[in-house]
Amino acid sequence: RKLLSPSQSIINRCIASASSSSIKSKAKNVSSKTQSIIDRETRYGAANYHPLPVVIQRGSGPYVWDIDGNRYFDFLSAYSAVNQGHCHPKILEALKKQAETITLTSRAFHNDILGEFEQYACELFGYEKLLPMNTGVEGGETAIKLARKWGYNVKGIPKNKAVVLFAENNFWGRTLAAVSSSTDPSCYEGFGPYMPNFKTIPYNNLQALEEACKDSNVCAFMVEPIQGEAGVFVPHEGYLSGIRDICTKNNVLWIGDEIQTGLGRTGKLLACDHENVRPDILILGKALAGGFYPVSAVLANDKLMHIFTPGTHGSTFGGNPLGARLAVTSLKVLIEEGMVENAARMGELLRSELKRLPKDVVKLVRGKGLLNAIVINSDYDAWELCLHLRDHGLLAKPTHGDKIRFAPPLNITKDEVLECCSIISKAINAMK
Ligand SMILES: Cc1ncc(COP(=O)(O)O)c(CNc2cccc(C(=O)O)c2)c1O
Repeated sequence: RKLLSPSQSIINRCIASASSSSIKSKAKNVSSKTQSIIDRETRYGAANYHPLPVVIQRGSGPYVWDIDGNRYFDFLSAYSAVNQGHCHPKILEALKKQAETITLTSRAFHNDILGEFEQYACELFGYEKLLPMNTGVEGGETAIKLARKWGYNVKGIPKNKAVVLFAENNFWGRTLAAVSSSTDPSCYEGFGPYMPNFKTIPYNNLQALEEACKDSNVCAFMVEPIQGEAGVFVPHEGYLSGIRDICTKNNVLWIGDEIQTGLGRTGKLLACDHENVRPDILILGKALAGGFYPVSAVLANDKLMHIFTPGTHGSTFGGNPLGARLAVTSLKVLIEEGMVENAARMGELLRSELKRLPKDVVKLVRGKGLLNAIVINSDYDAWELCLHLRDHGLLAKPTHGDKIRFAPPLNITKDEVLECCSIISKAINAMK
């Protein structure tokens, strides 16, 4: 490398700092403390997110506090990864105890909690086997590997010909396989070449599924019971049972991605419970460890899960004692504290209140349980409304432009829901 003269390197540093300051986002209405933290992230952090200008420092239950001590209702719940509320005391206690005992053994050896997690989850969700992973997208990758291998070994699909179906507007993560199934250019553009034999069909369209399943090389259909990232699209009543029937009839595996809709979020333990059906392969993640630790899981019955033999799949942290302990505790807290039933009741209340908001601003309200979204009239800007919500004490973020998701922790109370609806109303008036 050519050594730069001292003056040239100083000039380069000035240019570099000037350019980074030129991209400093001078947010409105933020303290100097907040701005300096945002500026440091802008200077040193990859710009793969565009966060709302607020710096959170503490959380408890449905609340978070920023670095200036302002309190907010968290209406995003970390994209449904904090269903049990922030820093739930029972899960925190389990974390402390396990963390000072042992955290990671690898799967080269057994540990004393994984089996308890597997049994508790299998019995709770009604499956015979569980494969533990870490992130949601790893759960999706695991499910697709399982389905493809089943396609070859059991359905008799010719080698490397297996087709996996996905719904348009799906979102199941950021790996190359996940973006290969995406219909959103911001997810896949520039990351090719893509995974072969991934095919998308319209969401909430049983005829399209029936038609696509006529291809004998189709091994699976992976779909969210409610499309979260797409903007909380709730399919028509009968869609889930229709998927079940069509997949069974065509010997196609149904992979149910309940990473965002599962664990009580929609007012039932699983969103599939609204139609009393079960996918062949169930994927869980996000709130599975209460927002304390990444734990995901793939559940299926023996005849399917036996396809994974030693050495055919795994992960360094998958099934570690800390994650397993947190997952068992988080599931028990969810059930024992009645959070699923509360999500159903509070979701009804929230939507009834949201439907009373000014129709010239909120043109649509949709959701199930505590997975909801409002669609903003194009005369107004969803981002600006989220800034006003922030200034009035509630944090939410737009998804795909004009939709704002409202997904608080599942243990939110009636009074807190009503307080939040009052905040939303005031923020809309402030925006107008
Ligand atoms: C339905 C669904 N399936 C899979 C994933 C992937 O989970 P992991 O992120 O743990 O790999 C999701 C993720 N959901 C989600 C929602 C919003 C933002 C982001 C983000 O990547 O910033 C992710 C999801 O919503």
